[in-house]
Amino acid sequence: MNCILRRHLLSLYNTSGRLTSRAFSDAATKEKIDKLVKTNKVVVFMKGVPEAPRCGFSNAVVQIMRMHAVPYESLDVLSDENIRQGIKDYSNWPTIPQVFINGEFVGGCDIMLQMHQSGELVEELKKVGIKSALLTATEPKEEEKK
Ligand SMILES: N[C@@H](CCC(=O)N[C@@H](CS)C(=O)NCC(=O)O)C(=O)O
Repeated sequence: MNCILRRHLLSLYNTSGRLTSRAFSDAATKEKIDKLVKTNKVVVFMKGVPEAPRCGFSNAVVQIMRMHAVPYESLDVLSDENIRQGIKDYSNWPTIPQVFINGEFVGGCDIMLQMHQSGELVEELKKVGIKSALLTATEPKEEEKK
């Protein structure tokens, strides 16, 4: 076999091999993400963990969640390169953090901050049966109602 033909066949093999394994890996990652966002009311894809965020943007989202006392599932994208890329493909959003509510992508840090400041986050949480702690904090106490 001549050298050029051999190199060509080798590159074809490598390309198809890469495509096959990448397609498999993407399908598995997509399924994992899909399951996670559909079985939890709130999911935060972040860098680091809520107790120790490894990026200021992720930390800001954690602080917002904490203020509202939102129970959520989190996933550290730094521990899984497939998820780090996979979540960007899944939501068509280029950065981390990413917040999902009721299976829907809601936004990253800037959007969450905006929703927190406008009161929209309280409303979105209410829609999925989560009562924000900020709402409770501003409600008049029983004795004040009398
Ligand atoms: N403006 C963005 C800030 C987030 C951001 O810029 N994230 C960067 C740095 S942490 C990122 O995810 N880069 C791609 C990557 O690290 O995979 C937001 O609102 O969430």
